[in-house]
Amino acid sequence: MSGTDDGWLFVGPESDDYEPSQSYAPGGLCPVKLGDLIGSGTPPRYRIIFKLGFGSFSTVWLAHDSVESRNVALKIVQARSTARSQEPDVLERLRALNSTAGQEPYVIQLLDSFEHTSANGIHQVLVTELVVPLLAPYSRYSKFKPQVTRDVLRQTIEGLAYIHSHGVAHGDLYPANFGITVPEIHRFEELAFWHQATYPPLRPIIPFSPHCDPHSYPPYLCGNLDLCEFLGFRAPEIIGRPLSVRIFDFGSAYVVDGSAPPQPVTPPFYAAPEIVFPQVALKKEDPPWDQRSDVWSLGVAFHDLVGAGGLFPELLFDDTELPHYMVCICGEVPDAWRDHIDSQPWPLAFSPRHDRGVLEWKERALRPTWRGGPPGLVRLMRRMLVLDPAKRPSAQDLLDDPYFSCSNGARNVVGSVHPLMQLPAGIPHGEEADLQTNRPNLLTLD
Ligand SMILES: Nc1ncnc2c1ncn2[C@@H]1O[C@H](COP(=O)(O)OP(=O)(O)OP(=O)(O)O)[C@@H](O)[C@H]1O
Repeated sequence: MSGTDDGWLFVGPESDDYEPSQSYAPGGLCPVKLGDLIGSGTPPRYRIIFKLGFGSFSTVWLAHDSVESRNVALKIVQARSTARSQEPDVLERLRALNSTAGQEPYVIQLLDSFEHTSANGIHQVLVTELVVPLLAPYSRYSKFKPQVTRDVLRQTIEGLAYIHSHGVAHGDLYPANFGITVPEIHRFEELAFWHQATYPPLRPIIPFSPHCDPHSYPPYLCGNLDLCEFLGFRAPEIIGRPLSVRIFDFGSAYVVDGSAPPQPVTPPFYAAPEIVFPQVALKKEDPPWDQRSDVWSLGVAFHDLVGAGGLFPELLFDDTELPHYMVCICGEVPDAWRDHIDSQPWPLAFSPRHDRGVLEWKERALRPTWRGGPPGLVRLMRRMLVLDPAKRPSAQDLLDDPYFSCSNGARNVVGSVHPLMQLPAGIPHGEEADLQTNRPNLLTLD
């Protein structure tokens, strides 16, 4: 199949695996070819093997480090973001060298960093450990056992406490930014990765404009390597063994030192109320946020990490309904929110006709994991999902939570209502709601 993409001709299947061609322009992404050598030394130290992914600001590559004989990830930041990126400083702060000896930080480790010049400008290059996305082995091979889930959640909180103890707020904690390390990855050579690819994932790109500098774009785009699939075939012994979590993507992180935080970029469903409410109700684009906002995001991400899917069902809500949904989860309407909440129609998904369907669906999703899981998980999430950031415990406080010290299989799911739902008094649900199907606005608290 072929098509056009904003002034570019491409040949290949439609896929989310490819960065947009128009990002290759002055100030944009670094044009990279497989086999390129970059970094210091002669010949340069890192050989590009495959693409791992891309984000809003970068492409990320699997590369071989010829000095240490290991495989690493190279995050190559687009030129216009390089000067203002705090990511190298933040990662430098979080290097395990600065932590208590022997303590695993559960945070991606920076191995090297340098600048690389291309036709598009100067690019920051961050060399880090390779990680496999945490949810990939979960969905691919088996559901985590309750004990594994508990261990994974504890590691994410320990990682967050580590980040916060170094004065950093992450700002983009959602499931895609949790990974696991797999030391076996270092034993594979370049050809092994290519033998695994089931189709040639290279897509030629051709610009229509005669003014396009041929040095500013690569001859082809490269699809993403699925490391989880690769390891499943090549190192099946890793499946089912204890996981070691890494929190990564510090592209939006900042050092909390009294200066204004960067504009929040957390996906809306994971963003804390102190971000969502000003954005949705007050149309304020850059509300302040800090470490406490990370605790909320992690609480929401737990819902995904225990295998229950998103806490906020994306198909049923748009962002403007998030404050109502947060009120449902937390069971209170803050005074500052009351005018907004009362002035908006209650989201359709929560009308008496629909709430039961949503909640029962969610309970079904939770049942396999939470019914058999250790007690206290819902209680732990409730501690994290508190509307007022001042009342939210720190990540360090959460490490003492009883959930992490109990192991029997008590039930966590109560009744037919989602265990996190605490509808404020006055909001009917279940049978009571069915009796009141004509009530226009369910959240009239009087
Ligand atoms: N260390 C790593 N090991 C393996 N894959 C990685 C690694 N770092 C990043 N990736 C892959 O590259 C993708 C993009 O990385 P990242 O999210 O850090 O980039 P970004 O430009 O900051 O994106 P975002 O838009 O999320 O801010 C990730 O989703 C992941 O699939």
